[in-house]
Amino acid sequence: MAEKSIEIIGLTKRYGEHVAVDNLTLSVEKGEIFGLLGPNGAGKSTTILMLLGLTEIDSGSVKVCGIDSSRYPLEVKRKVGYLPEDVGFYNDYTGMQNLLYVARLNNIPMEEAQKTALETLAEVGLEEAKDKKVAGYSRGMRQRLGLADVLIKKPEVIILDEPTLGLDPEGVKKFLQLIVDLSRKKGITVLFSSHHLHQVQQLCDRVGIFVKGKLLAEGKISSLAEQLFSKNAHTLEGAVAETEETSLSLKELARKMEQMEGVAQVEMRDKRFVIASKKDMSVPISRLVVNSGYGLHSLSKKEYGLDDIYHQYFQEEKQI
Ligand SMILES: Nc1ncnc2c1ncn2[C@@H]1O[C@H](COP(=O)(O)OP(=O)(O)OP(=O)(O)O)[C@@H](O)[C@H]1O
Repeated sequence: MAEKSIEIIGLTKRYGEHVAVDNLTLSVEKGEIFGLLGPNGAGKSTTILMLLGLTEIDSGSVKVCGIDSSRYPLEVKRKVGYLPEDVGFYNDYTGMQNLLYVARLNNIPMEEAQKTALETLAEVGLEEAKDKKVAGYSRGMRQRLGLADVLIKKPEVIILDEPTLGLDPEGVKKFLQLIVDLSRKKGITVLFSSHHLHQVQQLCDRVGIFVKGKLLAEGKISSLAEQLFSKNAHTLEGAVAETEETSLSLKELARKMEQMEGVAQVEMRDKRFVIASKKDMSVPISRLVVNSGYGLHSLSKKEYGLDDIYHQYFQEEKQI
């Protein structure tokens, strides 16, 4: 069995009456890039705090690299690099000086720190800007310096919480590519928390859809729509026209459609219908329409995809 870098079992966190994380079970394999995808307030940051051992858990267990985060937070901190939305730097220091400061905090010997800082700055594309004061860095450069900050500790796991906030589309693309490259090159496990479906789609091997503290679906992006809309995964839209042979009223036709096995819901408005069903009903529905003496003006099948997930759960943020 593949080695697990993150293992969460039945994790629950309450703030008073409010359940912020509700019985979450999730695991991420070593070297995998996992997307924790959910709208604002879903409980992503709370989950991350528990992973880092920075907030108490109410029940369940959480392990990072096999270490219990709630009991041994300092040991976990040594293995994990955490990049929050906005990293605080000393603006009057250069990129290099900021990194050396972090190295010192992490007890990395000075000589090694110099060497590693230079290597890390090159890895994140800040080699040329290393002696520039951070005050003059763009938002994208600050985020890359944040990544360098995380990498200098040589972590086994990186946790990124909405790291692309405020970056322009090109900056986002470059930043995400950098994460993929680093993860693949160094075998680092990545947990990427975001409410941007399209970013997660670009970056992650596997994704968990997290809404109101609960994991609704988990797997490869391609299988998520199927899991989320599995009850009524098929929608048929069509229009009928009365002919001389019409034997049923529209209301009766709609009732007959509803009675067909597999059909969950029928909406008939004027001569247009929308049918939600568990399986593809296009053939039996068209047969019923024709046998009832109606003409079938149009019939189209709709399959749920990523855009539907986006509209159902994340539409409040229209950023791509
Ligand atoms: N310290 C706290 N005290 C009380 N409630 C909190 C606290 N922290 C978070 N919450 C609540 O818990 C829920 C989950 O919040 P959390 O910040 O984990 O969500 P999120 O998915 O990270 O969203 P966002 O991206 O907006 O930060 C929210 O309803 C939030 O209001």
